[in-house]
Amino acid sequence: MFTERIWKRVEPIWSSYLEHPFVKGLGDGSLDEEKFKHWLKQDYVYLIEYAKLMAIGSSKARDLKTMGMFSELLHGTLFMEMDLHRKFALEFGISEETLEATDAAAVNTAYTSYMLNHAQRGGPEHVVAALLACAWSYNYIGKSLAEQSVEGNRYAQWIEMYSGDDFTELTNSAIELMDQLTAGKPERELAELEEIIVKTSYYEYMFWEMCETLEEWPVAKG
Ligand SMILES: Cc1ncc(C[n+]2csc(CCO)c2C)c(N)n1
Repeated sequence: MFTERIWKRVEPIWSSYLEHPFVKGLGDGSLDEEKFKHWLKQDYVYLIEYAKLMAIGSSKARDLKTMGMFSELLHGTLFMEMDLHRKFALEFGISEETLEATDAAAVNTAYTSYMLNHAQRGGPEHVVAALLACAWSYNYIGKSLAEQSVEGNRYAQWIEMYSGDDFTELTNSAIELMDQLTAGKPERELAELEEIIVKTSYYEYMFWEMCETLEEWPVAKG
């Protein structure tokens, strides 16, 4: 199956996330609050663009079942995942308006533009390829951090959310959809989809790095 081949390709990239200081800090609770707040705000506007990706997927679906799967992923993002961000924001004294008005940083803009470009140019399989690494790699990180859970970790809810059953189910439906949409496709097309999944995996690393370094744009704010 296509995703088995993908797993072999991305596993070394994703395991490097577990060594990243931001992810390690989430795992043991030592992550600096400012860095987490940077992630929270940047990720909120990332998810708004990501949700559009699934709306595009729904419009490109060739049957009702696929349309429904995109719609479930869209709903999960807007009302499950983004609820976690809204809850954390409340705890950290950030209003919903501030969250939504966040100016996307350079890496964030590059990442969402890359995904939306492939989604718009390709078919539903390109849309799933663009969103797969995001959903699957967070579930992978969540599960790994949950195994080494630390008492009193202030980011415990983060780990619970991304390792939990609801997210695991959403991730599995994205994996299943990828396999359904690639069944019988020629190697040339599979290689193209693989490239999108590898590039988005690199972008995921860059997103962690952006949060660790509090990076926005490489010029002073005017
Ligand atoms: C940069 C970045 N990458 C991945 C995710 C995780 N994620 C995005 S959508 C989705 C599934 C449906 O909500 C998951 C798990 C994130 N939050 N931010």
